[in-house]
Amino acid sequence: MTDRRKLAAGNWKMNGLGAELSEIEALIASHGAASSELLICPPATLIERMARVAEGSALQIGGQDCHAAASGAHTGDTSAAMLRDAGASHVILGHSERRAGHRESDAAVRAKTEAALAEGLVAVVCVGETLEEREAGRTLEVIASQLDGSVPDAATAETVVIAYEPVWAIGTGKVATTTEITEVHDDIRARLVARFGDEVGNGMRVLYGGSVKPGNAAEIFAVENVDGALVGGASLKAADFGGIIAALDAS
Ligand SMILES: O=C[C@H](O)COP(=O)(O)O
Repeated sequence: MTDRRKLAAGNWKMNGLGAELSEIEALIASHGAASSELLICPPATLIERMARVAEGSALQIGGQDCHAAASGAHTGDTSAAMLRDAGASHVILGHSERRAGHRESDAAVRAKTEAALAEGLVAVVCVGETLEEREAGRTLEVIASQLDGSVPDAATAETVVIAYEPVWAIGTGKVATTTEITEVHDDIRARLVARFGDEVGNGMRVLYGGSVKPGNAAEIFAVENVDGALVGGASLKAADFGGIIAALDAS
């Protein structure tokens, strides 16, 4: 089996003011020596300050979105180069909240991912089905089409991370069962291997996201093709995210 480094990624979404930088200081102090890779994606307004706080530590900082264009007349948007310039090493792309709230298509997510890779950022590309799609028995078909449409051919094991986030499990407290997670993660792994070959397909990390908490993390991380988590609410507090990191380190 390919040795994939586990990744604990936090997505602060539209939460966080300067005062919350103390949570990052606490996280670095308590879990800076974790064996898992650590990433926090704060709102764009905090990237530069957070990157300064994290400088010299194992904690990496990422953005939550970027524009596909390098620069230009796109009011309110942020380019991959700007994220990099502010100190980000990663960017989340195609989160379901952007797919739904900003009508981002797979093609748009793919273009953004290509822009991120061109700037040397690691792209965390999100996929996931709605409750309606799951109940219609379309989960694997939806994930396959999102993967095909959103992940560029240039993806490598080092430059792209996939995050499986069932939309119905995000912020709801409803976690997918380990059987459901296993089915989707195994399918994603098989599709990555079929498309990118053994080395890249087996080397790419696949995270689970959706109501991951310290109390359910160990069970989720015991699933074979789960290489870490993309955590929303529980990443806002160092104590909670630290509990998830500890569970990932122990898995
Ligand atoms: O990006 C993170 C996910 O949307 C999960 O959010 P959550 O942990 O608050 O459910």
